[in-house]
Amino acid sequence: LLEIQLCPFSILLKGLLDQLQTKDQAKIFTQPVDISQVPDYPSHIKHPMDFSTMRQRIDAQAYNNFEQFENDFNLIVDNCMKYNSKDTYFYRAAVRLRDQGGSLLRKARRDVEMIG
Ligand SMILES: CCOC(=O)c1ccc2c(c1)NC(=O)[C@@H](C)N2
Repeated sequence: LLEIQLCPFSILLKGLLDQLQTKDQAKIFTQPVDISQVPDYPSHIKHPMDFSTMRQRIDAQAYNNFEQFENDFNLIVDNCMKYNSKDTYFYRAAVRLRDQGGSLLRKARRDVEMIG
């Protein structure tokens, strides 16, 4: 437990983010959706989120608890499943990210609870 106490919360979140990004092989969640490529995106999605923004938030110590980190991850998935129709590659990639990411998040939540 000593190494967990020495290992700040943000280092734990960075490790988790790295693991979650391995589930985005196509790198469609790595950066904000490019408005020049997808001009109508902002009219549909009011709270865009992506992994690079989450990384910035970790560095800014903007996550005060695990819940806030998990909420941003869920935003990535939910935005994608709202904007893209069910028969698209994007939609299916979001479902896979949700499912594969879910087990990583559950394990990380237990580790965070261990910190106390
Ligand atoms: C080269 C064109 O790029 C896109 O159209 C595009 C690129 C990335 C995207 C996306 C669209 N839509 C999305 O919902 C999120 C998941 N990512």
